[in-house]
Amino acid sequence: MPAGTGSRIKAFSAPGKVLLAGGYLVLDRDHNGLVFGLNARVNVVVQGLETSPGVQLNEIIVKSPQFMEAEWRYGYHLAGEDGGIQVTQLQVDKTLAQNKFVETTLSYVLTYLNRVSADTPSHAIPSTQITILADNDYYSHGDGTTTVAELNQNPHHPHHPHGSRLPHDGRFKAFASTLGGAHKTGLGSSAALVTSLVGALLSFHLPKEKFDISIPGHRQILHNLAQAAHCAAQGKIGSGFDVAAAVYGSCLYKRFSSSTIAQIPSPGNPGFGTSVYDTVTAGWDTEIKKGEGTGLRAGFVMRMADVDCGSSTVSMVKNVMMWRKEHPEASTQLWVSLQAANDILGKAIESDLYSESEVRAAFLNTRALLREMGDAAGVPIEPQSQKELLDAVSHKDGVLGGVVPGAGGYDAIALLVKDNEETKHNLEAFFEGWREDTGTNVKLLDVIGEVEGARLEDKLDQYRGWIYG
Ligand SMILES: Nc1ncnc2c1ncn2[C@@H]1O[C@H](COP(=O)(O)OP(=O)(O)OP(=O)(O)O)[C@@H](O)[C@H]1O
Ligand SMILES: C[C@@](O)(CCOP(=O)(O)O)CC(=O)O
Repeated sequence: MPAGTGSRIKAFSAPGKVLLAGGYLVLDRDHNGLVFGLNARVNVVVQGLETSPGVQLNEIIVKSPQFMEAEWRYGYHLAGEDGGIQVTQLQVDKTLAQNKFVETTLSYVLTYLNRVSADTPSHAIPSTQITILADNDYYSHGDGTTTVAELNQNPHHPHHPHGSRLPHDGRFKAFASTLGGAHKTGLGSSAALVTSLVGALLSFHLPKEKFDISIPGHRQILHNLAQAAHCAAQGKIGSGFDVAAAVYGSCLYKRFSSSTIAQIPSPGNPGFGTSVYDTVTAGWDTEIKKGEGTGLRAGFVMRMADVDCGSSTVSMVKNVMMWRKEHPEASTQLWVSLQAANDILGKAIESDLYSESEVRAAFLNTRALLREMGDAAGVPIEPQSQKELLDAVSHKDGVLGGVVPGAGGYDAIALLVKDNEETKHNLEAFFEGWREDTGTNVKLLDVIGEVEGARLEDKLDQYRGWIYG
């Protein structure tokens, strides 16, 4: 592992997700999910942390400068009994918020790095400073958005990173709230963050022979590490479609068996070191299909509208799964029908061989079966208000149809629309009218579907003003 110097820098990014078809079904390996990556990315920039000569400092400083009070400091050391690299937050203040996703990911990645360079003692993993920058659509922008111009007028603003001037291009917005207080839009910020943090750290600490994202086997390591760390931070094993989208971009996803990662001890506990390394380097039964069957017909784009309301995915999943267990025959029949409808929808939105009216019919078919599942399980998967919104917007010029993606509920909707400014303006006007008529706070997001997954970023200029000087 090369010694760290303050001048080294690596940046990595990973996209958000929208599960267009396969919500709930994708939890089961007999089915799959059609997930699209989004052009909203979480970027992570890792820089060397210069230490005075002779000072043995194991420290990682992480900041998320778009939010208030979002800086976390960690120490790390090699734990006994093969416990891997244990990461501990350096408490400067008892009220300091934790960031479970960052902390857990650091333990997993440093433990993996320590194994990859087995002959290097732990203190040789050099200290780093890390900046997280998320594209704006991950969070709803209410009155809480501070403009860059306001920040530049007031370099002493609590929010202003280092009192330096911020770039004016508006790529990244600053929020006048803490991360916990920000309202998420449900685009998978934690999966994109974990994936991008893993990728940035591997790129920073390993030579290209050992980690190169253009090599499929190395992308698989990124996937496995990110899935394992994300599940550990979440405290549960979901289907992992969000991490798959962050790593691979748009794909047809069949999940890994839960047993793949179920036995990993907690960071620092005996056996964690070997378990992480063996699990991450093993062959997983995840199936990722990219290319044909995961694209969009020419001239169309996936758009999202945020409904700024929110649903509890956890309790919705719990109730659907309970119903599935209690009604195995009826639910299996419905899941098989829904999978068939989703397969047709995937083909119809991609191929010109399907007419526009066939695409509309495919959307309606998937939606009807989703409602049937919701009614049977007593879960508002496509609630009445979302049904009315989807029905109305689907009749607008340039719109071929839409769904409640993922778990559904009162979150965002996803739409297949013509890729032109006129359609975008018409949609904005339609949602404005809908807000006035119904009081629903629905808003078109800027984000669109994007095929590409995680990538190394070489244009460091895009982070100017935000990263450590
Ligand atoms: N910009 C950021 N900077 C630092 N940490 C972040 C950032 N965005 C997200 N996180 C981490 O991810 C957590 C949010 O994860 P959570 O799974 O609740 O949301 P999500 O992944 O956006 O949800 P969904 O799957 O519904 O889209 C935060 O509490 C924080 O730990
Ligand atoms: C219901 C489920 O299949 C999808 C949840 O998707 P979302 O968080 O609503 O985007 C759960 C999962 O796959 O982990």
